[in-house]
Amino acid sequence: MISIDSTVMKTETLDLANLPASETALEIHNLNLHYGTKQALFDVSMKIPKKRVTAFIGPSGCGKSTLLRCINRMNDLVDNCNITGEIRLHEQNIYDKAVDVAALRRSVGMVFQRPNPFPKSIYENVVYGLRLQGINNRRELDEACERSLRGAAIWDEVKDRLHDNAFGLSGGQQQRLVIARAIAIEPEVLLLDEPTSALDPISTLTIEELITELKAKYTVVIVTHNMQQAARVSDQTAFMYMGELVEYADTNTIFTTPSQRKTEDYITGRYG
Ligand SMILES: Nc1ncnc2c1ncn2[C@@H]1O[C@H](COP(=O)(O)OP(=O)(O)OP(=O)(O)O)[C@@H](O)[C@H]1O
Repeated sequence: MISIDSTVMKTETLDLANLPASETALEIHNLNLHYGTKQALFDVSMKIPKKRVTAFIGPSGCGKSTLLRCINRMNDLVDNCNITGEIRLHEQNIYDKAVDVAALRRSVGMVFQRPNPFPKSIYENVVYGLRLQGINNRRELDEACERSLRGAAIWDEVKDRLHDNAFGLSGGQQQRLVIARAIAIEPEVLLLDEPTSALDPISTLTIEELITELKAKYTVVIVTHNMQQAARVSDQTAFMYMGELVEYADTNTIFTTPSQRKTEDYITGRYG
């Protein structure tokens, strides 16, 4: 079994199946997804609690990233991708025809595996989304820039070189800059798709500490290959296998007393 540091056991256990609406950020209902004829998600249902960290774990190809990408409709960009079921954010199905996808993606930000700053200054990277919204007031942008860089735990490292190109930062700094860019527009949900897999161990630790801080303000959903990382940063964990959600519970439960044999086999390293 994965050993869990007692310091991460910080939030009380939730009854995830009966989570009240006031504590639910997202509700996924009977979600099925096909890429062409290949089914990648099978009838996934779960409630993701507000202002906590939820991890999706499972072996390669089990559908973790696919499920994550459904939450801000990134799969809309994939040809032949067919989705049925619902994902409810504020009681509204994000797949309803009436939903403004650009607005959805402002509420549900995403950070990818490889840091992807734009070829611009640090400052312009952070305020990019605000400028897209038509905000050009210097004071407003300056304040948002500082607030976001502080929120992403990188302000002290970059405050004297805000107008330098973002490509001059290390990989770990670039990833925190990308997180600053994502939180500058004040989303509710942050989706992190293996955010540390391209980083060294020290940068990984810094990002993990940051993730723990982010949940004070945001609902965080993270896909990770790394079970120790899921154990360290998440409050609840969803174990997926071959497109199915096998088990979803508090992280402590998943890693110490899973109810499903498949979960136990995975976390004890029998496959994956
Ligand atoms: N754009 C796509 N077109 C067709 N099939 C896809 C596409 N994206 C993913 N798949 C397939 O869907 C299944 C789930 O993939 P997904 O990337 O969601 O898994 P994953 O659990 O995130 O894997 P990994 O841990 O390796 O990133 C896999 O069989 C994959 O090959």
